[in-house]
Amino acid sequence: MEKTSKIYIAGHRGMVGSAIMRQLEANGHTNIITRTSSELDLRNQQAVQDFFESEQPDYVFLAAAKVGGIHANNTFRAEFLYDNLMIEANIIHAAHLAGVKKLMFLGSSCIYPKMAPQPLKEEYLLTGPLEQTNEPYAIAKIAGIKLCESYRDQYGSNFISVMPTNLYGYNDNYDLQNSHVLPALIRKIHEAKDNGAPTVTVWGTGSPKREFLFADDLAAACVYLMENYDGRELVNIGTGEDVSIKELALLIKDVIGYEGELEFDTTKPDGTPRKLMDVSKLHGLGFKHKIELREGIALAYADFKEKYVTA
Ligand SMILES: NC(=O)C1=CN([C@@H]2O[C@H](COP(=O)(O)OP(=O)(O)OC[C@H]3O[C@@H](n4cnc5c(N)ncnc54)[C@H](OP(=O)(O)O)[C@@H]3O)[C@@H](O)[C@H]2O)C=CC1
Ligand SMILES: C[C@H]1O[C@H](OP(=O)(O)OP(=O)(O)OC[C@H]2O[C@@H](n3cnc4c(=O)[nH]c(N)nc43)[C@H](O)[C@@H]2O)C(O)[C@@H](O)C1=O
Repeated sequence: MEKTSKIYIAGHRGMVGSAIMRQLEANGHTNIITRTSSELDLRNQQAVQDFFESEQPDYVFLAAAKVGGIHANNTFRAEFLYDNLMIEANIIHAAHLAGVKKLMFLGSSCIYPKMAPQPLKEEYLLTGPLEQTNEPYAIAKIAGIKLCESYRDQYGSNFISVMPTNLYGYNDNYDLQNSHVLPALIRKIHEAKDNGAPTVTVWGTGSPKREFLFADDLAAACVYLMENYDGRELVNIGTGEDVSIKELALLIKDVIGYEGELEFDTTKPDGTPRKLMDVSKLHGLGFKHKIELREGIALAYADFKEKYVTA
């Protein structure tokens, strides 16, 4: 990418899109274009085609999606499938029509089979049944990957797909029902400390394991791969290390300084037992994350306090 290349970030106000924007700006890119969802509803095919035809971006980061944690995925099953299929089909097809030089599609570690061997290698895709709570979202993401592969196979389009692990960071969603576990526990534990509550409720058994990557590390990886990777195969993006949900809750308790107890609500689903990424391909390509979990939680907590508690 040249510093003056026209780069469209779809989803620039989200946690990932905003981190990609910071990374590109830090690298000196000066021609970044964006639209909010109210300016351009990416589910609208004609609007997306008109936008690509008039703007003619050189590069596209596809970080717009309907996103949420285990409860949101399981509850809004229709929107997680429909919105995500429409957004990615519209953007990828319009990028093809407009002759975009390169596009990056963001998948997710939840697209791998629920009981796949660990760590998850890229080639395990489509080798077994999916986790039930996020099957619609995973099916949509798999369709996005297949769109990128198919436009590459048929038209030679340089469309690449990356698979981020569970993410957290600045501009995360702290909704108690619809967020992911890490921001949800930051908020719950912060509020319990503030209110002097003796316990905090953690969903599920606490035994599932998850890998967490700070969104700015993901953004750095995305920009790095946009500049250095042109392959057809997926690339996992993660840290290669995971913790149980109980260990995560204890770590967040420690960072926040809360001394109450954890209670586990086993009426809530655990989801996939484990989804640890094999990141050997990413490391082989020359990229490694920088921010470790405790440091990242402290950064996210400071952001939470500034934006949500103060507001
Ligand atoms: N968060 C995570 O743990 C993980 C995320 N990912 C992937 O990373 C990407 C970004 O996720 P994240 O940043 O967390 O999500 P966010 O919810 O923070 O941001 C999503 C963005 O998508 C935009 N968007 C959603 N629907 C539409 C629409 N109909 N039209 C236009 N824009 C729309 C929103 O725009 P606006 O703000 O303008 O409304 C928003 O900025 C997604 O592809 C997601 O699947 C992958 C693995 C894990
Ligand atoms: C990124 C990824 O995110 C989703 O998958 P997930 O990893 O299962 O998501 P999660 O972060 O919401 O939960 C992780 C674990 O944590 C437990 N848990 C405890 N207490 C809370 C809690 O308070 N909130 C939430 N949300 N979970 C909690 C929860 O029960 C589960 O065992 C996707 O749907 C999927 O589509 C996707 O891409």
